[in-house]
Amino acid sequence: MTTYWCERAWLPDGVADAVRIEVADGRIVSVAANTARTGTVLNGLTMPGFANGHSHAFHRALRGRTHHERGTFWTWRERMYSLAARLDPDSYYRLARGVYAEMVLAGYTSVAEFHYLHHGPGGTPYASPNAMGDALRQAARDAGIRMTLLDTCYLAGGIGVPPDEVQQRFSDGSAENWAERVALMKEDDQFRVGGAIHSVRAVPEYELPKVDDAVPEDRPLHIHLSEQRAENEQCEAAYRWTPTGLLWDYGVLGERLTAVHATHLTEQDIKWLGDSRSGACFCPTTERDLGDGIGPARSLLDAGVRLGIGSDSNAVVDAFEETRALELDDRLASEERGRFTADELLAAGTEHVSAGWPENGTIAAGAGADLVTVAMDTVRTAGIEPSGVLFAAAAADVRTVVVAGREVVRDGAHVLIERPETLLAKEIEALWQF
Ligand SMILES: N=CN[C@@H](CCC(=O)O)C(=O)O
Repeated sequence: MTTYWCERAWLPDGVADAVRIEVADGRIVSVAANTARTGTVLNGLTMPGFANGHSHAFHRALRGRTHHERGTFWTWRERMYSLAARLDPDSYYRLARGVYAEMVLAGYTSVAEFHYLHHGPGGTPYASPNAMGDALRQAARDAGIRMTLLDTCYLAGGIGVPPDEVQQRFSDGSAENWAERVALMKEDDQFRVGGAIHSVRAVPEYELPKVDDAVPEDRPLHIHLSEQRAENEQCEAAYRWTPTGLLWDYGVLGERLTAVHATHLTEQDIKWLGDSRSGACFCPTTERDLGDGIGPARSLLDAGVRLGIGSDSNAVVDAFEETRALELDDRLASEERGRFTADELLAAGTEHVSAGWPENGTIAAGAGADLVTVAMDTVRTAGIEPSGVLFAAAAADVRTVVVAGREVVRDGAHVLIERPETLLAKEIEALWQF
């Protein structure tokens, strides 16, 4: 049994003082407030670990390298493809280890990795068919973050368009082949396997239910949905449905489905997503970076949708920035303040259901022991009310991170990986060298 004593902790009923948290076998056993100091002391404010509901680890190598030409989402995608073409299982492992270390340092304790770079050049399978997924699993394990690998079905370059040269690396040829390969992956205590449909552009309509059926009921299924208006236009031209409508028509919406981005939605789309109790994962820092637009976060929550956040392209890895952007972007769109309560924002930042760890996301007996302690005496946090932390703190204010009862970040430094920044610099420079 390990005992943590928190100067302050954000519990389900609000922020409490002098909180003792007892942990055994990676889970929280008991929580009590107003206790005497004992065990490992966590000064500052302790919160549940953040859930990163959407990541493409390799995009991290694009950070700070896409600003020379103005371009569009689609020209950015060309550069992203040129990066994808350079990776192999060894280089992907090394890069991803640094990326996941950055995530843990920022307070994320689980990541849902939306993984579609499956095969070698020209689409040739690796001798071990899940070599790329295994590289990600190992990188997450070595960085100490929980992972749900959302193995992604990607079969087409657009509606009715065959995959191009790079996209062949993403494609298994059919949903059946995709499902056979995914079934070979084995889970462990920190690693789960879910599924994803890349988008209604990349999976033909008749394959949608096959992907849905192949993913076990208790594992998440994600899809990129209506991030760009062009997707809606192409979908409506081909199928006479919005992307959300197409999913509704094929029975793919539901509690285990998470719509990533969900930016350009109709009132009816919002109703379908809400009525089906689907999730929506907003990735505001990437959506800004790519010029996607501002999705209807408040309306989705009001309709009954589970709201979460993701770092997506990892142009920014900062759970505080991602979470407060739900409110701040909604203020810009609505011209109103106070769109979300602090508790609603915390719930979105720690939404582990979509990330594949539904037992986590709260500091309460029975939950996984994922804790993040934020310093309240930095230049950013000094003088704030504890419940205002999501509006004031940054990733740099994270001092301690505990994942499944194990300390992975101590005094703001990663315990398992020395200087992840050196690792990232070396790998990213090597990738862009040829
Ligand atoms: N944020 C967007 N990510 C997408 C972009 C490509 C696409 O939608 O076709 C991705 O990585 O797959």
